[in-house]
Amino acid sequence: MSDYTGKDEYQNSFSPKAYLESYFHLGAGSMGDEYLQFVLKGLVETFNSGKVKGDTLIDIGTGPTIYQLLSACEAFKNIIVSDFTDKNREEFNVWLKNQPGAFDWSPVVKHVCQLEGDRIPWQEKEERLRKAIIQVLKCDVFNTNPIDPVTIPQVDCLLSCLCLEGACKDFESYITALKNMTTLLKIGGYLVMTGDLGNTYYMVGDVKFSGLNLNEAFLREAITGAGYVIESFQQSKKTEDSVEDKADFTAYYVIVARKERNV
Ligand SMILES: C[S@@+](CC[C@H](N)C(=O)[O-])C[C@H]1O[C@@H](n2cnc3c(N)ncnc32)[C@H](O)[C@@H]1O
Repeated sequence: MSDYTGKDEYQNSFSPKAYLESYFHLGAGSMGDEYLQFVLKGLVETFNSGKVKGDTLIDIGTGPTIYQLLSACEAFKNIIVSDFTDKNREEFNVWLKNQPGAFDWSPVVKHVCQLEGDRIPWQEKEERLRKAIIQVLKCDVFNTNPIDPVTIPQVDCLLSCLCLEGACKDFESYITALKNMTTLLKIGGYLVMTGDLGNTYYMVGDVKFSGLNLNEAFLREAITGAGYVIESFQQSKKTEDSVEDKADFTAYYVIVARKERNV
């Protein structure tokens, strides 16, 4: 793909604030509503199932977002987040340190609390997540050890949302990046991935980022080939067109897979 946006474009042109403003206002009738509602439900089910749990979870390509971690912190004591760009890690740290100017996640946090049966007040949920986060690391999925120069014991869960379809140029590099990430996970541990299908671009403010056009058959083959057994593959077709000009995805997915072997 000639208009592939690689690492330099992410580092120089990906605005965390524009990304958050465009996609994460739950209730604004945008992608936020469709993608978020579907994915949050899938993550609540996954992390409250009692099966996907343990000591440590790492999120790969966290960006400036926390939605993907809100249920994970119920199932994992320690959470490591990671992203390629300095600005995304800075924006994440603004939320983590509860500094002025942090994005207002309260509609999303309240929604997750509701889905979880209102067991705790939403303010407590955000604090619980903050306490669980033990590291914010630089990460590059194209390195054999994506968090190089840091090394950690293999973790119990690998989470990644909307990352590889943005980061990878083609199917070959997707497979390589997935295998690189997978070295961080224990055998028997879980991969939880969410993202979109059929997407070729997405807008962050005025800047166009390329998307790798994924389909179910490819994802199943790539994940199985990286040493996993797929336990569930949920998808939902896009139903509204309010973000037609911001991205061209056709469906969303939530995948849960167990690492069975080293590849
Ligand atoms: C569409 S955003 C997704 C952010 C967040 N996970 C979410 O669900 O909204 C894609 C993320 O992938 C990150 N990324 C791009 N290239 C990467 C690479 N080579 N290694 C790790 N992350 C990368 C970007 O910095 C960005 O945060």
